[in-house]
Amino acid sequence: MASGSGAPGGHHGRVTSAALLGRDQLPTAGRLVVKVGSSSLTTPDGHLDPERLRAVVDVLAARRAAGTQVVLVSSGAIAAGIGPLGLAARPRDLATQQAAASVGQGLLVAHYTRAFGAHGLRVAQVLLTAEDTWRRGQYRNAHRALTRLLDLGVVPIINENDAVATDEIRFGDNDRLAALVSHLVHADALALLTDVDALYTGAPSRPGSRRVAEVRGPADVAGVDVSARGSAVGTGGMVTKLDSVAIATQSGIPVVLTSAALAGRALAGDDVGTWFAATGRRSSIRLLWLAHAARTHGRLVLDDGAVRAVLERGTSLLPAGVTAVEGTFEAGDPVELVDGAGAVVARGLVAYASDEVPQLLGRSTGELRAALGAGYDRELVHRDDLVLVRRGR
Ligand SMILES: Nc1ncnc2c1ncn2[C@@H]1O[C@H](COP(=O)(O)OP(=O)(O)O)[C@@H](O)[C@H]1O
Ligand SMILES: N[C@@H](CCC(=O)OP(=O)(O)O)C(=O)O
Repeated sequence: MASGSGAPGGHHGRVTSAALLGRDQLPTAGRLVVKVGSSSLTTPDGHLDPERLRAVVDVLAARRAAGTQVVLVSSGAIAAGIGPLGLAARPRDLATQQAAASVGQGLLVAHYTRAFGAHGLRVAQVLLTAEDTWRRGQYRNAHRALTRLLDLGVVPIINENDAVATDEIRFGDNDRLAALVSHLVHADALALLTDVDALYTGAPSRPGSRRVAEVRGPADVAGVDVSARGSAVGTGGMVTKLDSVAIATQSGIPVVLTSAALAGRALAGDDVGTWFAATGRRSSIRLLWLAHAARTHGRLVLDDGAVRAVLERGTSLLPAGVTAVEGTFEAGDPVELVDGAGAVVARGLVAYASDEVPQLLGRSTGELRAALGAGYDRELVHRDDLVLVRRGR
């Protein structure tokens, strides 16, 4: 049996997302995703710190012993690769980051294997790209593998597959990946562990910044300043954490954000860190990704009638309403839909490659069918593949 500490592999006492968990119910969560950032796993000079890693593992093992299934999303591969490669600091270019991550990932997981093993727990390494969390075929595979691992009592340890993720498609940070993973495994809650104990009203080092204890919706963070850059070893700072929070909370998953040092208290439901209440119900992961995480590959310029149809009537975008196309993309890629002044109206997955689009522009579906054949009369962006950025009146 894979589970060694007597902690159940089954999903006992699971709180369904319909119950919309509150902070004090966090101890009853049946399935948690915990994301730990590089800044919580490193020494001041940016190298992996096995002591800090062990401290996080001790907290998670205690939760497992109490019957909670845990999925760990861990950064730190690049940090773990710096020393063995003889690099002075975290590399800036993509190729060296990928090399450092490839060297470091095995070492990182070796540390986790030892630390969880001391608690009788087995771990699995799962490397994902962003696409694995939302493209239907890959999503199903990842979902099946992860739920089987959890049923077997294993702690899956997820990181981005840095070696194959190119600049266009990679997250770089693991914050948004963790939110998509939470959706993928139907987690009851997500914990984001970083080097600050909470979200603050402004840069934590700035005098007068105050801890935000609870966020019930987007209005509660409207005045919060997250512009200060993150730690030297982390990626994305608070900006990508708030993106992650938006993805999770809008799909019914609450988030607690705190430091690794306060992880035990936060998971016990104490009033530490920042609690982000769930605001929505489980929804399409593809659309969440499109709205919050996707890097777009091009733009379609809409005429006024198409802007109104998309915004006010929620229709698909037809080639007849498009006046110009910019960028290079494949069919299925995310693009921006912009109005004549260049303001973004929506994001969508485009049904044609960029080199096919110019011949379609401004022409009705009837004309296109007659001129180019059946198949060319379909929508440019189907309404199921669209999220609005600017709301209709
Ligand atoms: N309003 C804010 N509240 C808290 N932290 C903030 C805020 N604005 C920026 N930050 C910075 O975000 C950093 C955490 O992000 P990051 O370094 O990317 O961590 P990680 O490696 O855990 O992902 C903190 O060190 C903090 O300085
Ligand atoms: N995936 C890479 C980069 C992840 C990263 O730095 O993210 P984070 O520390 O969560 O902002 C790694 O494991 O080093």
